This record gives sequence, C-alpha cells and structure tokens, in this order.
Amino acid sequence: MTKIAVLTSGGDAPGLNACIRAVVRAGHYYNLQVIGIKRGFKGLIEKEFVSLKPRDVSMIINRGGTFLLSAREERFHHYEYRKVAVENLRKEGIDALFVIGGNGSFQGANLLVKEFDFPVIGIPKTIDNDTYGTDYTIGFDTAVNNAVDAIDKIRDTSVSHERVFVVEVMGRKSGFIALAAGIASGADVTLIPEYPFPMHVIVDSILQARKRGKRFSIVVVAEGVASGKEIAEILSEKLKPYDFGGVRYSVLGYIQRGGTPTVYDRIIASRFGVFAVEEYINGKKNIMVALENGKVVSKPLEVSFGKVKKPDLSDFELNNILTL
Ligand SMILES: Nc1ncnc2c1ncn2[C@@H]1O[C@H](COP(=O)(O)OP(=O)(O)O)[C@@H](O)[C@H]1O
Ligand SMILES: O=P(O)(O)OC[C@H]1O[C@](O)(COP(=O)(O)O)[C@@H](O)[C@@H]1O
Ligand SMILES: [Mg+2]
Repeated sequence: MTKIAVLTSGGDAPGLNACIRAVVRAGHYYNLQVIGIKRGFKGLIEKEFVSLKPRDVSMIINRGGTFLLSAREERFHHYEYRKVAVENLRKEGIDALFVIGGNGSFQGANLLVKEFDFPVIGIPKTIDNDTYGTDYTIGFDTAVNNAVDAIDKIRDTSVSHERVFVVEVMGRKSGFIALAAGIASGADVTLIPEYPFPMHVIVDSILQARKRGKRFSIVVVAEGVASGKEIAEILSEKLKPYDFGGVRYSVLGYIQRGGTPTVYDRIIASRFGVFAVEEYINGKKNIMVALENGKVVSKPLEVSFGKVKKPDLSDFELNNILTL
C-alpha cells in the first residue's frame, strides 16, 4: 500500500488543520496510508511519526494552529540532517512527503528532491501571502480579518479622542496583510516594505486629511517597514505644532495568526489538500499546488524560488483614492 506523510512547517496559519484533514481524508479515499509528522522538519529528523486515520482528524476543521505542531528547524539547513530525515522516511516505507509550508519550507523540501530524489508535494500556507507562484496562501484571509476586527475597535478610540493611531501588522518582508487591512479598514496611510515612501509624505497625508475636516487618522504599518512605536514617535514629533489629540500605537502581533479560520481559508485549505493528493495519485511529484485566477492548479515546486511576490500596485493606488 502506498504511504504518504504530511507535516506543517514555519509559522502557523489558520486553516492548517483543515488542510491536514483534507490530505488525510483524501489519502484514505484513494486507499493510501497516511502518516503525520509532528513539529515540521524537526519531527522528520527526530522521527516523530504518527499514523493518521480519517477519524483522527475529526473536529479540527474549525480550529486555528496546527494539531501536528510546527517548528522552525535550523538543522534542516545542513545536509547531514536532511540525510537523517530521508533515511527516517525511507525506513518507514513512506513514498512521498506533503509539506504544508511557506517559501522557506518549500526550499527545504526541494533539497530532499535534489539531494535524495525523494518525492515531495508543497501546499502553500502563510498569513503573509508572499509565496511566489500562487495567488493565495492558506491563512491570509483569516489574518486580514483578524487585523481588520482589531482596527475597527481601535478606530473607536481614534475617533472619540481625535487621535492619530499607528497600527503595526505582521509581515516581516511583505505588505499583503497591511495593504488588505488598510483598504478594508479605511486607513489614511498604509506603509509596506515593497513600495517605500518618505516620512514627510505620511505627515502630509495626515495634515491634508485634517484640512479636509477629518479629525482622526489611522496609519497601518507592516512590521517589515518599521515598528509601530518608531513611526508613532516620529509622527508625534512632526505633528507637535498642531493641536491634535496625540499619537498612539498598537502592535497587533500574534492575534492576527490565531483563532478560527474563516470560511474562505477552510475551503481553500480543503481544496488544496484534496487536489495535492489527487495530483500525486495521477503521478505528479515535486510540485506545489497553487491558486491561479480562482482555480487550483499545480506547478513545479521550483517556481516559488528566487522571485519576490509583490502586492498589486493598483491596490496601493486604490488606497490613495479612498482616503480622499
Ligand atoms: N534554504 C533552506 N534550506 C533548507 N531548509 C530550509 C531553508 N529555508 C527554510 N528551511 C526550513 O524550513 C523551515 C521553515 O522556513 P520559514 O522560512 O521559517 O517558514 P515558511 O516555510 O513559512 O516560509 C525552516 O525553519 C527550515 O527548517
Ligand atoms: O513566529 P515568529 O518566529 O515570531 O515569526 C513571525 C513572522 O511569522 C509570520 O507571522 C509568518 O511567517 P511564515 O508563515 O512565513 O512562517 C510573519 O508575518 C512574521 O513576521
Ligand atoms: Mg516565509
């Protein structure tokens, strides 16, 4: 009987459980044995393998996090540990490894193909949505919804005290969350690492808005640009001459990454998981599944490397129009 293994790697993202469930159930539907690997590549090195049957993934579609646990594992950067990982997979009789991960995990997985000819299938997840080659990664929709929920609440204080609020959202290298949250929450200014602009432009936007009669301002900043604290301090200094209600900041942090996955994330995670298994059944390997123009497709895993996925510039401009 063919045996597949599944793991989650890198930062957790809402919808991972729904995806594991889909891989396990589709695997059994197509008469495959399914093994779960705990703690991502760490569990691969330490052989933390568990058998997964359809009933083992009951009651998890609605849960955030990953019941298989996740990790960032430094040792996987070294050949000797990747060798141990593949030996463990082969000893267990595993025929293919399904990696639910981001761009980093895909690079690690691809080395198993290159160095040991071990078949892998990548399923893209990350709240950052920055994996090249797919329009969408599991977890992004929930993260943006979480951020917007929080900004809606912050706006109450911002309006009541006529204050400037800086809200720091996640995205170490990427502005997808910031941009989407900025549009959906009506932020005055959105700062993202992909399209930087100088501080005086931000100050100007706030001043112009006040001139137009707007008495509060929300600035959304991706953590990859600067911390909310830093931006708030600079704004505080620059806006001193004006009679504003002060500048405050909030760091949304990990609340963005947790909690119940949205319907969209559950459905995409389910589609990705089932499609990944079906592609494998049909003889494909060393691929990633991806969303492209609303359709789930597969492409070579390597497509995701070496290129940076950038937010649409038109979305960035849209935000400027909407702040009028
Ligand atoms: N270039 C690489 N070579 C080997 N393993 C890697 C590489 N990049 C990442 N990994 C492995 O994948 C794990 C997750 O990567 P990371 O970039 O943190 O998350 P994500 O997959 O979500 O982007 C790392 O902790 C490491 O074990
Ligand atoms: O969990 P950590 O190590 O603090 O990582 C924080 C980073 O992880 C993320 O939440 C998501 O990263 P990945 O999904 O690529 O692993 C980033 O937005 C954030 O910068
Ligand atoms: Mg990443």
